[in-house]
Amino acid sequence: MAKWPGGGKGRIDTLVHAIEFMIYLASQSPRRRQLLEQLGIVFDVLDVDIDEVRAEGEPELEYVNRVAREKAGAGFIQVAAVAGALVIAADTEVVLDGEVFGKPRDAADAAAMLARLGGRTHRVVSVVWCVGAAAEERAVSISEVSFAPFGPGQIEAYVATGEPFGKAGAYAIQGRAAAFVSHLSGSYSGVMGLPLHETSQLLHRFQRKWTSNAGSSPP
Ligand SMILES: Cc1cn([C@H]2C[C@H](O)[C@@H](COP(=O)(O)OP(=O)(O)OP(=O)(O)O)O2)c(=O)[nH]c1=O
Repeated sequence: MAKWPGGGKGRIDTLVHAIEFMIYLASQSPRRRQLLEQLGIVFDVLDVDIDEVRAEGEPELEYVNRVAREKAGAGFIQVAAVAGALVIAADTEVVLDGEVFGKPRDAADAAAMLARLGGRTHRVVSVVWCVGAAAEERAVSISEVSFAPFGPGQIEAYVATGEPFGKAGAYAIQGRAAAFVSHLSGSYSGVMGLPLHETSQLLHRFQRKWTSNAGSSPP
């Protein structure tokens, strides 16, 4: 197998046999790191910081897609000189009644989001982008999550744990909020921030596209 500069880092040879890519995850999310590791992928992490502001009238899915693409693009700029560089980035948002719930600003905002989610079904949209010099591909995961109604004091107690902060929709399905979820249809890992089945399929599609665009060697 060919070696590329910085070789040893970021190989996905368990998934992609013909080409050795340098894999980077453009994310500050510890959940995304943990999930990508679960696929057995070796990667380096890039720090990217994108403004997550939905334009007026911007459809929910287009917004999530745009932000994920901007994160991947910002990551790729950092490693564009690396042969075979492949940058993965994602965005996850909670959607209810046409509103996009990002991360809560403070405790009051977290409590307000949770109050809206209680006793109802919302969607969690995750979009993943894979960007390289010779190809780019994306995957979309949309899950439906139903919350049981909250009992008295339950929201305040949950917010006081600190778990809602830094999480879209002010909850973590992988944490104590698991107790609120009465039904999930879709991708558990997608709700957590990186849909693993879709990401694995995405890497295969990316490899095929790269091969048809650039041949079997990274440029
Ligand atoms: C709904 C939900 C979200 N989340 C997290 C995943 C994401 O980290 C976060 C959504 O915010 P994002 O903007 O998608 O990601 P991020 O800012 O945390 O990280 P990045 O650097 O990759 O942009 O919410 C959970 O951990 N569990 C959940 O159940």
